Amino acid sequence: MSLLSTSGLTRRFGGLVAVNAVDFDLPQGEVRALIGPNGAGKSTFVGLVSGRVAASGGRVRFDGADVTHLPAHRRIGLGIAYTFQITSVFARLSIFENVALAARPRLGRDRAAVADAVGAALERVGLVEPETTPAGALSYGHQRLLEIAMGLAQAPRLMILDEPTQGLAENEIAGFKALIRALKGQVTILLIEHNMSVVMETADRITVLNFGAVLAEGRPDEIRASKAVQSAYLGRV
Ligand SMILES: Nc1ncnc2c1ncn2[C@@H]1O[C@H](COP(=O)(O)OP(=O)(O)OP(=O)(O)O)[C@@H](O)[C@H]1O
Repeated sequence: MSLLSTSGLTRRFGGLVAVNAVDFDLPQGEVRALIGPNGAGKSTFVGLVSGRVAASGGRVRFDGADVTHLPAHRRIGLGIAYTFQITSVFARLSIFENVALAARPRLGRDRAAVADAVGAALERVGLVEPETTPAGALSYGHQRLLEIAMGLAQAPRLMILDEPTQGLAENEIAGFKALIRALKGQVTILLIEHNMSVVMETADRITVLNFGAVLAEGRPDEIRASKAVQSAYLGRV
């Protein structure tokens, strides 16, 4: 069964249809990349899924329940985690406190459980700095890893990653690919990504948006071979 599905999902901004009647299905455990040219509607689509953007029409279903009109915090409670395109860590708080903030809504005041969850999330992303280090002292790449650790600490069922490799160095991108492979099957992932090597090497399937609509969907090899995708991307795939 699909963990996430949308039907006829639409968002208008004035006269512009940013997301146009999108039918989308994401089975549990899949890593799905969402790609498309700038302005195709990718961020708006994941905003509609996470509840940060209100739908103009259509439906969003998560684990069988209609969540179309649920506020974002209620969707987080159901297991939808969203990590931002712009780095969202609290610079003055320690690494530990940042991840603990993400874990506490689920684990409450159980300090030992929170500490365990923080340690496990940091270990999974491979962040080895002392937990007392202020987040603002980390390199940009490590702050992005911290964000992913914050997402994992929520024990999400669906993790939405919005351009997670933007601004990362080559070796950090290699680390990110390995992380996604390690998470495969454990958490369902929806990944907005412009870096085609990340998309092709990590995604089970790819959905291509263009002008707010689904242009193509398939396995990486199918998308690479698609003439429609090649022309929308001017041969970048
Ligand atoms: N709050 C808003 N108000 C008005 N127009 C918006 C708003 N948010 C997005 N848009 C428009 O909706 C369209 C889709 O934007 P969106 O950011 O979803 O695309 P995207 O595929 O994520 O692009 P990028 O790859 O550049 O991040 C664009 O034309 C954008 O200008």
